[in-house]
Amino acid sequence: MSRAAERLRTVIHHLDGATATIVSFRSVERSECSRTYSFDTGTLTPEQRLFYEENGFLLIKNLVSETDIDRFRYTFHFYVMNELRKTFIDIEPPLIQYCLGILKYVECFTGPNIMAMHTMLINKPPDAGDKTSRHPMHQDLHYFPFRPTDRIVCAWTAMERVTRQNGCLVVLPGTHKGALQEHDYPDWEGGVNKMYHGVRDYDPDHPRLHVEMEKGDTVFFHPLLIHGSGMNQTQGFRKAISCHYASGDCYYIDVRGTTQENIENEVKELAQKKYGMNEVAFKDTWAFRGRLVQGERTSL
Ligand SMILES: O=C(O)CCC(=O)C(=O)O
Ligand SMILES: [Fe+2]
Repeated sequence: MSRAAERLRTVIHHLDGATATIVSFRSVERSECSRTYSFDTGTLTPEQRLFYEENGFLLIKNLVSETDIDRFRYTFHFYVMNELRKTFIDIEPPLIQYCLGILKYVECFTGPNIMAMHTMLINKPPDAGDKTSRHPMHQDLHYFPFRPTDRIVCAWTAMERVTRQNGCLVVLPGTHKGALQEHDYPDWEGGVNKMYHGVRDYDPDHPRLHVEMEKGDTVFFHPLLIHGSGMNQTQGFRKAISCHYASGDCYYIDVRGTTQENIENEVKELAQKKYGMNEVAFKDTWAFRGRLVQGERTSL
C-alpha cells in the first residue's frame, strides 16, 4: 500500500471512530472541516476512496455480471415492445434489478437511505454524419432540484465494450470540486437532442479522460463532474444502463431565479405537452419518479 493510502486509512479510521461526519482528507491535513464525497462502509479500499475524492469518479471493473446485463437487455426489449402494443404495463421499471444490484457501492456515496431517482437504458445510435450522437459536456446536477449535492451519485454501466469509437464517456477529472455552471443548448451545426444542455464555459485546457470500459464495468460519478460522450462512429447502437441515486435524506429546492430555471421550464412544458399536466412542479416530476431502494425515504 502506498504511503498516501496508508495515511488515508489511518485518517479514515480515526475519523469514523470519532465523528459522525467524515472530514475531507485534504482538509484533515490542513486540520479544518469541509466537504467529503464518500463514506467508509468497508466496501471501497482507501485508494478507491481517495481516487473518488480527488477525481469525482470511480471505475469498478466487472461489477455487473454478463448474465445480468443480457437479462436487462432482454427485459428492456420486451418492455419496449409491450409498451408499444399497450397490452401490458409493468408497474416496476424493468431496470429496477440493476438499481438494486449495486447498492453496496452506491451506499458509499449516498449513505444508507437510498432513492433511485432516474434509471435509463442509453441506446446511443450510430451517427448519421451530423455528429448529433454526441452528448455535450454537462453536470448532471443541472437537472436535479434536490440537495445536498454530495449525497447524489450516478452509476453508469457498459452493456458492451465501450470505446472512443462508439462514444465512451469523457470526463474532466476534479471538476466535481467546482460549482454548478450555467447550462444551455450548444450551438452545434447539426443540432442537438432535446434536453441535452451543455456547460457554457469550461476550461478547454482542462485534462480530459476517455473512459473506455468492458461489458459490466461501472463508473460512479459525482453530479458536478463535467462529462459528456463522443460521437458513435460504429454501425451499432452503443448501450449503457445508468441510474442516478440520491440519499433519502436529500430535500427539494426551489430553482427559480437560479441557472436551473431553464431546465425547469423545459420539463414543465414537456409535462404539459406530453401528458397534459398543467402546473406540475419540477420537483414533483422527480418525487413521482423516485423509488426507495434501501432504508427510509425520510424527505425526498
Ligand atoms: O451515455 C452517455 O452518452 C452520457 C449519458 C449522460 O451523461 C447522462 O445521461 O447524463
Ligand atoms: Fe450526464
